[in-house]
Formats: sequence, structure tokens, C-alpha cells
Amino acid sequence: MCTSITYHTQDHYFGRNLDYERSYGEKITITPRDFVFSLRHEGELSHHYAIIGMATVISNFPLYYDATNECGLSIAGLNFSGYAQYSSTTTASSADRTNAKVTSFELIPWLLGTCKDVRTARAALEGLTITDESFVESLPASPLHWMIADRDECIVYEYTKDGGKIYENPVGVMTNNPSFDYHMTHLQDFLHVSHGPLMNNLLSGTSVEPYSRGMGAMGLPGDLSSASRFVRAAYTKLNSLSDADEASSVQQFFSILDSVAQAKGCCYLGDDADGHPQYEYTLYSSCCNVDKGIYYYKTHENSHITAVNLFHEDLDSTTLKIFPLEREWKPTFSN
Ligand SMILES: C[C@H](CCC(=O)NCCS(=O)(=O)O)[C@H]1CC[C@H]2[C@@H]3[C@H](O)C[C@@H]4C[C@H](O)CC[C@]4(C)[C@H]3C[C@H](O)[C@]12C
Repeated sequence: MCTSITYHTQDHYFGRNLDYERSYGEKITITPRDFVFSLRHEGELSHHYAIIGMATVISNFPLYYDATNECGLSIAGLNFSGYAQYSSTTTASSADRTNAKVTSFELIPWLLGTCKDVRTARAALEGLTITDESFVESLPASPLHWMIADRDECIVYEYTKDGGKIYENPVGVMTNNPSFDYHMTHLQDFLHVSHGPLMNNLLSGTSVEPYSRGMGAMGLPGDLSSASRFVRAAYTKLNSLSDADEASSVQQFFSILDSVAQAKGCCYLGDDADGHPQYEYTLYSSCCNVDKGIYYYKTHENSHITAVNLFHEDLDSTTLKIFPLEREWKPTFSN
């Protein structure tokens, strides 16, 4: 399970929880403007917007999970297993070929490399074909859907057996299965939840009264399912208050993500082939200030916030800049 959100104070923020049972060796990766992407169907992308995000780098290719470009356009890939269905390269129709064609692992660099905002991304996605090739045989294409946002707009892009579909996302939240339209319909079941006190509609004027603060939100789902996380993240984000400065905004962003984070042990997946129990948990949480190009993150092992600034690097270079995650736990002692 994964959850991504946008957040706006004086700057705009975009990030996610990455929940899974294993890591793929992800690192913060900056792709400078002149790094050459050799795309499977679209040739070489050799001069493009610079990108910062979380990626596994294999054979000098950044396989991004979530990222932001120098213009502030952001995207996160979230599991959409059983629903995502990419076009087979052998059966892609001639109509597909009239428009751009990218593999699922190329979508993030292609979109962020060439689009400056959601408006241009939407145009690029119209008629796009996502093909099902693997990056390498050992890493089959991941079944994903994507949340895409800039300072003003947020959309979700899903590619299923019916082709590509773009949804407006007025909530700025995304999780996993099923499709985005289900989450928006499901959200309607919770329009009554409130940050205020519980309204006593049943026994008002008697001694039977709400016994606790926070009861206005009674009914808010607390489980880890994607549908429940969508509602809970939306509730927390839409009620969220913070000062506009960077520290308050980033802290608050991580508080929202914490409301849907998965503590290890709570989501058992069964045992692996060697009999070891597998659990899904939050591997990392990220928060990118997309106006300043600063990617903040914390990991399961180390909840201290670490940051990498896109604009502190030479963005006219041709080589990837890779920052291993700070996973070591280093508490600060007060005495
Ligand atoms: C597992 C990740 C999504 C996390 C998530 O949504 N979890 C919920 C799982 S579930 O619904 O509850 O089952 C996804 C997000 C980005 C994915 C990675 C990126 O797409 C980049 C490459 C793409 C390659 O095809 C596969 C390896 C990979 C390195 C992917 C591995 C994995 O599928 C990642 C890390």
C-alpha cells in the first residue's frame, strides 16, 4: 500500500509513503538536464528538465518511484495490481502508434523531462500508449497508476484494458486499488466526519453526552486498506492547519503521511519460500518542496528528516547524482 498527497501553504509540497515488503535499493537521484535517456520507442531524450526523486538506478538508468522536475511538476507511481494493463508491444494497434509510446518505467522521466506543468502533462498523456516491456527480464513492468500535480492542479493517470484515462483529483490524495473513481465515490460515505465535536442529534438536552474530544470524526476508517487510507489521508489533509513557514509545513506534511503509515507487523502477507513471514510496512516517506526543489525524506529505520536540494547541484551536467538514503539511527542526546 502506498499513499501520496499534495499540500499547500506558502509553498507547494508533494510526497508519499512507500509501503512494501522489500526495498529495491532506492536512492535519491538527481537527473541533470543533459543526461541522455535512451527510450525504447521515442529515441534519445537528451536535453530536458532536471529531475529529483527516489529511484533505483540500474545500468545508469534512473527507475523513478516518485519525482519532481525543476518546474515543480511532480509524479508518484502507486501499485495498481490487477487493474493496470499496459499495451503489448506486439499487438499495439496502428492508432496507438500515431501518438507517443513509452514503457511504464519510462513514464516518469519522459513526462517530467518534457512537461512543465499539469496542463502540458495532460496534453502529453492524451493518446499516449504505455507498453508492457520490462526494464530487464528480472524486473517485470510494475502495475502502477500515477498521481501527477503542480502548484495548481492534481490529476490521476490510469492505464487499463480500456487504455489511458485521466481523472481530475480535487482532493490531492491517492492510494492503491481500485481505480480513482471508486475512491472518490467511497469518500462520499464519510462526508459527515468532522474535526468538531460530535453533534448530539439523538439525546440532546439530556445527561447523555459525547464522552471524548475527537468524536466528530467517529466512523473514520482506521484500517490499512487502500480505500480506508484514501479517506483517512483526505480527512487529515483537508483539516490540516499549519503555519506557512518551511519547518511547520514539512512537519505537518509528514504528520499527514504518518496518519496512514504502516508500522511493521500490522500487515502480514504470508510466508516466503523459506518460511519467513512477510510484512508490508512504510519503507520511506517523502515530502518535496516543489517550489524550492528540496526533497525531504525519512525512512523506516531513521525518522530523522534528511534533505537533498536539486538546485545545489550542477543541473547542466550529463551524469546522474545519487545520494544513498540516510538509514542509520542517530538520536540526539540532550545531556
Ligand atoms: C512497490 C512500489 C509501490 C508501493 C505500493 O504501492 N505498495 C502497495 C502495494 S499493494 O497495492 O498494497 O499491494 C512500486 C512503486 C514504484 C515501483 C518501482 C518503479 O516502477 C521502478 C522499477 C520498475 C521495474 O519495472 C520494476 C522495479 C521498479 C524498481 C519498481 C518496483 C516497485 O514496483 C515500485 C517500488
